[in-house]
Order: sequence, then C-alpha cells, then structure tokens
Amino acid sequence: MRASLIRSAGNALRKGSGSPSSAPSARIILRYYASQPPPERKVAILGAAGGIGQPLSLLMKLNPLVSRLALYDIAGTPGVAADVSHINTRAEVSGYASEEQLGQALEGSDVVIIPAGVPRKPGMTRDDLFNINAGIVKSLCTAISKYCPDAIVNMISNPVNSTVPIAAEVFKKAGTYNEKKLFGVTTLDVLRAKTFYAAKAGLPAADVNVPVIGGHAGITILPLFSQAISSSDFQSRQESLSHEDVRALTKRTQDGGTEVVEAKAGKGSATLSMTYGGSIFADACLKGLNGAPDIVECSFVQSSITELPFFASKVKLGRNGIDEVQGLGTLSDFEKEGLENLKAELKSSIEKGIKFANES
Ligand SMILES: NC(=O)C1=CN([C@@H]2O[C@H](COP(=O)(O)OP(=O)(O)OC[C@H]3O[C@@H](n4cnc5c(N)ncnc54)[C@H](O)[C@@H]3O)[C@@H](O)[C@H]2O)C=CC1
Ligand SMILES: O=C([O-])CC(=O)C(=O)O
Repeated sequence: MRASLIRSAGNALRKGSGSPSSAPSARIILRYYASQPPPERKVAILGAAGGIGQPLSLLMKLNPLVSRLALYDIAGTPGVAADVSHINTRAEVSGYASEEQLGQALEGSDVVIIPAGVPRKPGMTRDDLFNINAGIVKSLCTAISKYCPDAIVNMISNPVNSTVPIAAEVFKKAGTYNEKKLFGVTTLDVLRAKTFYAAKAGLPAADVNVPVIGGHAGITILPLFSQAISSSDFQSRQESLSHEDVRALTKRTQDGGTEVVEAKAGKGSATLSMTYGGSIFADACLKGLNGAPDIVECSFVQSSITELPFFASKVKLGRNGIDEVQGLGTLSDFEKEGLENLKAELKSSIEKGIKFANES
C-alpha cells in the first residue's frame, strides 16, 4: 500500500500529468511517507550477554530499522538490557533472563539472531563445540517454532555446518520449516576475504567484494578470489596477484577463525569482527523484509546449486526471506578443486546435525 502510493505519487510528479492539482498532492504524499519511520520490526538476540551477544545488542540498538529489541540469555541479561536501553535510538529494549521468559522474548519477532553457545579454545575445531552447542541450538529452535514460527533465523552458533541442519530438522518436526527463512551467518568469512584480498592487492578495503561459498569451517570455506570485484582499478591489480598469492589468501581466509582463537589464547574466538558481520547480515534481512531492492549477501542455506542439501553462496533477500539462491558463477581451476575437496567434510557435518536432531 505504502510502496504503491509512493510509486504513483512519484509517477505523477515525473509525468507532470493529471489535474492541475495532482503534482502538489503527489508531493504531499511523498513528503508524508518520507517522514514516516520504517515498519515496526522486532529483533531477538539469543545469547545476548555473551562475547558476540553484547556488542551485537549494541549494534542492533543503533539500527534504525529495529523498533523492538529482545535480549535473551541464561545469565547476565538484565545488566546488558539496562545498559543498552539507555541509548536514545528507536528500538525499545527488553531483557529476558530465564527459560520461562524465552517465549516472551521470541513472540512477535521478525528476526531471531542466535549467538548462544560455547566458543573455541586453542587446539579445538568448530566441530569440537558440537556436543554442547547442538543441544543449545536444538532447544532454542524448538522455542522459535512455538513462539515465532514465521521469523527469519540467523544462526551464528558453531559449528554452523551442523547447527543450521539441526535447526531445519527441528522446524520440520514442528511443521514450521520455511527454507527461505533459515540462514547460517557466514558474513565474517566474506569480511576476511575482502580484507585480506584488499591488503594484498593494495586496494581500499571498502572497495572490494569477494563471494565466499561452501560452509563455515576450515576447507569448507571457499573464497572466490577469481570473482573479486573492486570499484577502483580492478583489472590491473587482479592480474598482479599470483597463483601463490591466491593460494595463501585462501588458506588465511579458511584459517581466519583459528588465527583469532590463537591470538586470544584461551579467551574465546572472534567476537568484534563477528558482531560487525552479524549486524550487516541482520540489517540485510531487515532491508529485504521491508522490500528494499537488490539485497545480496553470502549465507549458508538450504540449496540445490550443488548436490549438498545446505551450501553457502550469494543469496538475494526479499520480503519473504530468500528471494533467490544465486549460482556460483565461473570458478577458476583452483576454486573448482577447492569445491570438490570441501564436499566430503561439509556433507558429513550436515549429516551429523540431521542425525543429532532426529535421534536426541
Ligand atoms: N558464525 C560465525 O562466523 C561465528 C560463530 N561464532 C560462534 O558464536 C558462538 C558464541 O560465541 P561467543 O559470543 O564468543 O561466546 P560466549 O561464551 O562469550 O557467549 C555465549 C553466550 O551464550 C549464552 N548461552 C549459553 N547457553 C544458552 C542458552 N541455552 N540460551 C541462551 N543463551 C545461552 C551464554 O550464557 C553466553 O552469554 C560460539 O558458538 C562461537 O563459536 C563465533 C564467531 C564467528
Ligand atoms: O573460529 C571460531 O571458532 C569462530 C568462528 O567461527 C570464526 O571466527 O570464524
């Protein structure tokens, strides 16, 4: 309604047609709607008091597309909610501190972001988190299917290659699964690929885009540097990157999480860069819901672009979640080899998640 009124008012102004009074009234319509806030949107963060949850609560409080922000954690939520709620932005903040309050936290949510669960310590793989995080994700998704079955879910908790399939199975069992609304957040892989590529190629970091496909662990993370694009002077710089450079950039992107885990030396994994990635992805979901055009991000989703049932690739976001899972484009020989090499591990992580959800 709002969009079609704006469109027809815009057309009337462009054409200058209609009765003599139509242009001023079109202007009034446009001015009225330009002054309206964006639609009401509720975002819930589960695990809001954690290393990612706290700064993510801050960034979502700063997001003008959010009108209600529900912060849930099993410990420490009241302090985080009180703190963030004093910021004078649009979103009304409420904190929920116990399992009995989880339903209230979720009810009416448009987007649920899940950074709940344990992070890695040096020497661990993401899969080593499975035993604890799988159960956490399963119980949170059971509550989502009960209290906000239509919400978009942004899964951050690791191992993402398994937690997303767990969520899908929980929703299927509850009869609420919508494959267009379940996303594994892999934005941090994209941030890393962009940053490392830009530094190597001597380009401004904000200028570069690199799709990252596959999954979110080790070799399942496959940056497509052959498709790197930059708005400045791209062609000549791309040619200057050797095969060895691309190989090293790929390895560094795949090991980016481990680089941070080791640097933090037992104090957890990436939180700040992850929060930035998580906020970009949630913002993209909200923009899509609100009807903004051309919103494309990489994400680990149900997919038929390879033989694997879940796969990360570029995804176009719209009013109903996923509008389109986009294809992989042309891959270099090195990337083709990487794609074949990642399939066995990704398949087994996906199957592990499905099995857990159905047996436990
Ligand atoms: N997808 C990605 O790219 C990334 C994923 N991660 C993952 O995000 C997760 C969270 O990491 P951090 O925030 O650093 O960990 P953290 O330990 O600092 O925070 C986790 C929070 O989850 C809460 N929690 C635990 N069980 C819960 C439950 N049943 N319901 C609600 N909250 C619960 C804890 O109380 C804690 O506040 C980890 O699994 C980590 O591996 C981390 C970085 C990047
Ligand atoms: O490496 C980890 O455990 C956390 C993570 O997923 C990342 O930083 O990409």
